[in-house]
Amino acid sequence: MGEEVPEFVFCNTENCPPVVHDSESQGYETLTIIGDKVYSVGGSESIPNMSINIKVLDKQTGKWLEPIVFGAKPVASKGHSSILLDNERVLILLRDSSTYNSIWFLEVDTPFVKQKRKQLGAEVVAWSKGLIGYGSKPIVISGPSGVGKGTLITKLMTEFPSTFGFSVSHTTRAPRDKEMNGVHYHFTERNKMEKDIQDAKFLEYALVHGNLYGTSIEAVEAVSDAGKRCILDIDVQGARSVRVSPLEAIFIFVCPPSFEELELRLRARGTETEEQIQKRLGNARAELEQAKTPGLFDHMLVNDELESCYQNLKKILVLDENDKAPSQPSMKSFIVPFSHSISKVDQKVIIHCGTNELSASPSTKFILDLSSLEGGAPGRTRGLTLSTINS
Ligand SMILES: Nc1nc2c(ncn2[C@@H]2O[C@H](COP(=O)(O)OP(=O)(O)O)[C@@H](O)[C@H]2O)c(=O)[nH]1
Ligand SMILES: Nc1ncnc2c1ncn2[C@@H]1O[C@H](COP(=O)(O)OP(=O)(O)O)[C@@H](O)[C@H]1O
Repeated sequence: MGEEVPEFVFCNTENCPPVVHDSESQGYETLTIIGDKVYSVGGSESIPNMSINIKVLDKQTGKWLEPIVFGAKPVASKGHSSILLDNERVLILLRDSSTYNSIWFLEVDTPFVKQKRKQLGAEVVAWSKGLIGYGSKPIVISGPSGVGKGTLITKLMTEFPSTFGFSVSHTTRAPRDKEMNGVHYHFTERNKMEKDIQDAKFLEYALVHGNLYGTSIEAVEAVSDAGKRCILDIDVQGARSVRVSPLEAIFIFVCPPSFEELELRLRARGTETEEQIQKRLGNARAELEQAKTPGLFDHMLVNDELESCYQNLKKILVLDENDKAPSQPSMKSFIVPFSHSISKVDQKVIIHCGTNELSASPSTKFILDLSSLEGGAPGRTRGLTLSTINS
């Protein structure tokens, strides 16, 4: 798979300040040297919706390789600039894009990348989109089948439609009457889901009641992209996986008032066969036991009388009337200027605006503070702050 060194090369290494490609050409590329490797990040405006392409030069063999790329990829825009942050990641700023889409991290040696490289025995990189601020924490709701998780979540989303969004899981189980593909679940084939698991598209997955269930990274990100707080309805195994993932969430376990009441609700719902009910009741005992694991759940909520349980849920989530108003993503509006250059001082990246911009005066500098980053691939990199200096 070796190739010639690409023709359009814009040097961007530790010793060489980043240079923004400013030609009329529709192809652009930056190079970043890290140890024995050179990472080429390139794109083209002329092909609509094309993702930015990554190649890696192994300096020892002199060969260009195409790495396996994890994470949602940025779509090529009108160019980008890049700067090496540390030996783990490169910051990529897309030109002429809004804040929400402009800040990306190319992870080349983070723990996630190392793990995948080891698993696959191949060159691996991962994309993670950068977010200003932290957003509100997602909510993981677990509990035995029939306890009322779905009922509580529906009440919450009906009362606060602009605050909450549901993470639509994938499952290999058959749809129930009235369940809609893409709304309640993404109903999928086992082979397809196993392939997607291999391709690291899932934040977590588990075998539950004999079927595969999983939360795709895309499902969670679609909710935060819509500026909403994500609700995950997942089993205890899934909650465990999310606990150790980069997604910082609030974990709530819903308990039945008694085992007998749980059985009554499950039967009254009338969606399962007798065999399935027996399996779910068996698993319920195990889940109730596992939920006691110290440090796994932040809150235990007994769903006895529905309305009072719902009020308690809202107290946990600290909701008031203001949450009923449509919420906007807490993004500062900022367009990475077409002409700019970037430099780095400690954990701060300084974006120096060019002289031909309408959006910012030539003396404007934006400071992107990366000192409190959280998360990263697989998923968003949160906790960035952005400020402006007018001199
Ligand atoms: N780990 C994991 N569990 C899930 C996911 N989606 C749903 N579940 C759990 O799978 C179990 C079965 O869900 P479902 O078939 O809808 O039945 P129900 O709980 O009886 O309504 C429940 O405990 C869900 O919380 C997922 O993406 N990951
Ligand atoms: N507090 C409650 N009291 C009585 N029935 C309830 C209560 N909460 C939920 N239910 C009913 O129990 C059944 C199971 O609830 P559901 O939300 O489907 O559970 P889960 O999503 O946890 O499997 C449904 O028929 C629902 O209407």
